[in-house]
Amino acid sequence: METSNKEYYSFQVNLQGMISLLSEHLYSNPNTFIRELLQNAVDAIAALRQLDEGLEGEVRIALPDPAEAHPVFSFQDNGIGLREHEIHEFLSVIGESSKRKNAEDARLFIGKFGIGLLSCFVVSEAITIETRSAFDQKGFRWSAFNDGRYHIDPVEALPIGTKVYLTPKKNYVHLFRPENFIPQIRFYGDALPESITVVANGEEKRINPDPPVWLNPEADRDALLQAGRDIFQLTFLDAVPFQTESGECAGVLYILPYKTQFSVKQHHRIYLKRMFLSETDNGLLPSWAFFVKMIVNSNALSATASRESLMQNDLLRGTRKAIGETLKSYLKSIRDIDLQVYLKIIQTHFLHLKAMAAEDDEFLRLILDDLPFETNKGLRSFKNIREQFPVIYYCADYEEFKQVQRIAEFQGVLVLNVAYTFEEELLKKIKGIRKELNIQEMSSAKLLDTFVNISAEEATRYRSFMDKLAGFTRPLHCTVSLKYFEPKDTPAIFTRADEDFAEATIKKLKASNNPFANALGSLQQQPALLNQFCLNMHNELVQNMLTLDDDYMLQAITEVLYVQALLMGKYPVSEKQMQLFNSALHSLLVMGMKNFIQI
Ligand SMILES: Nc1ncnc2c1ncn2[C@@H]1O[C@H](COP(=O)(O)OP(=O)(O)OP(=O)(O)O)[C@@H](O)[C@H]1O
Repeated sequence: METSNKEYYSFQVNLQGMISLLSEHLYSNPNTFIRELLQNAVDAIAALRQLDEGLEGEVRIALPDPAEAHPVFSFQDNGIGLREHEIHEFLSVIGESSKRKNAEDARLFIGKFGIGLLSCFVVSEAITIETRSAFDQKGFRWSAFNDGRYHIDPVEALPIGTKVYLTPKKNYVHLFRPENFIPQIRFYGDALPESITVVANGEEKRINPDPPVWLNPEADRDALLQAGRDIFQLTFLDAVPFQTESGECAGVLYILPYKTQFSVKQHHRIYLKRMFLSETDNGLLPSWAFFVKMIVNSNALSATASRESLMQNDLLRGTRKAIGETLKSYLKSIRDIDLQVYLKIIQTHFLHLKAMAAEDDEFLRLILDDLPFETNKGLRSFKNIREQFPVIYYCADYEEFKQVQRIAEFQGVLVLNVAYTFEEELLKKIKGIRKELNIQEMSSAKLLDTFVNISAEEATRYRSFMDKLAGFTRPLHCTVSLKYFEPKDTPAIFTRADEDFAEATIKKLKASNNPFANALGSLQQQPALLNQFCLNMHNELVQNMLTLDDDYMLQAITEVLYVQALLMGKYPVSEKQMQLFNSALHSLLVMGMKNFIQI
């Protein structure tokens, strides 16, 4: 490609366009300048501390006096400062930063993108910076305007460090009032080791007088719980201090005192190099840890340009794994350390713990007996279930559970409702690790197997009755049977055959060399034919039906019982079935009335 005699131009950046872009998208909150100034001050102090280990970092902020004609805000640090060429190179070039020379810089500094200072233009038309480098005797004043112009003047007798001056725009004056500014700076800087002092209305206030309790390795459980109460306004079940090598994290995991939904995101406090970053967990917690609130500082993870979240990289994934391990080993040990706390955790968070146990056999073995399960006989611990019931049935589908629970209850059968996918997984796991237990899936179709069959003699006696009923129910696509079951006041139940059940029936028939097996096999495409309508021999109405010789009435009663069984089983009832019910009922009423009408 021929390029030599072409003329090249440079891109231009429209600073005002850039500022409005950043303020609308990257700096969603106009208070962002507070965080950016604080972070630059902290980075500058960290840079100087490289040369002077004993340096006591100091940040001093003076809020504007609204009584003055031109109120000015200032933000001062005793960090490394800037030389003249650095002012041109870093302060004056958007996207240029002095903090990404090497890997060590990433470890040391929070900033790296070279855009943070621009956030000051959101609240001020101009930025003035007075700075003196630790490597220079001379100081400079940099005056920059939001149209992109700047100039530099020498200034005599400046201390080492940097002082930023802003003149608040009229619509942002409120951001600089103590009642807004002090909570904001405390929000971002409460864990910083540098002293931060705010001067307002002639008064000085240090906003971070004490090192945070949650970072103190000596703090005991009570002190950590008290810190949790102060920070999150909650009395937690427990506080779990932790440290991870990956991501160089330290902090506390607080166990929530109330049940939480799987989808609800918790608010946390995430700090980067002890400066507040975000309230969302940023992927630091494993997906099952919905029951904790976390306060954590990382010295090694990186923030995104918006400075509101963490970069999703291998380091973050490693840190998440380490935090997950910490939480698991805490849960594994708390039973022996404090049984009361352990039981409270189980009671409150058993769903999340089940999700966890489904992924971890060792943990499952440890807590299995204490885990509660919802059953047709109320909430019961697994220990109680396995000790009292020789067969543990479960329904993996809530609709199915609703259908079987009443009848199962009367059969003395215990059925677990394991509607969450992980609960079914968990039961499969339990089957694997506790082979001696008889755990079986239950469906309304299988429930029929638990009913008592009529005797051979009864079968012969009621053959013609059953043939008639089969004729009535054939158009309804279901087979009919007669059995003894509880409760006695239930005349009939309907069960829909699931495909597994259909297959099992065919297998059974094949095993017994039954000639119907092949015919049934071809019906498998229409499993509806295997739906069952089962009449209860214990029921008085059914007993009366057996002696009825009016076929017209028998059909009407059968149809009413059929739709009633659908309704009782909470199966959907179609319009056609409702019509059938109405006309059968109508026939019965007419037949009933005839008995009283004088002809
Ligand atoms: N208080 C300060 N002391 C010394 N140098 C500073 C100070 N504030 C800003 N600078 C210099 O100006 C540069 C640009 O600052 P800016 O806040 O825009 O970006 P950054 O901090 O490098 O990165 P980021 O956009 O990720 O915050 C910095 O890299 C640093 O060299």
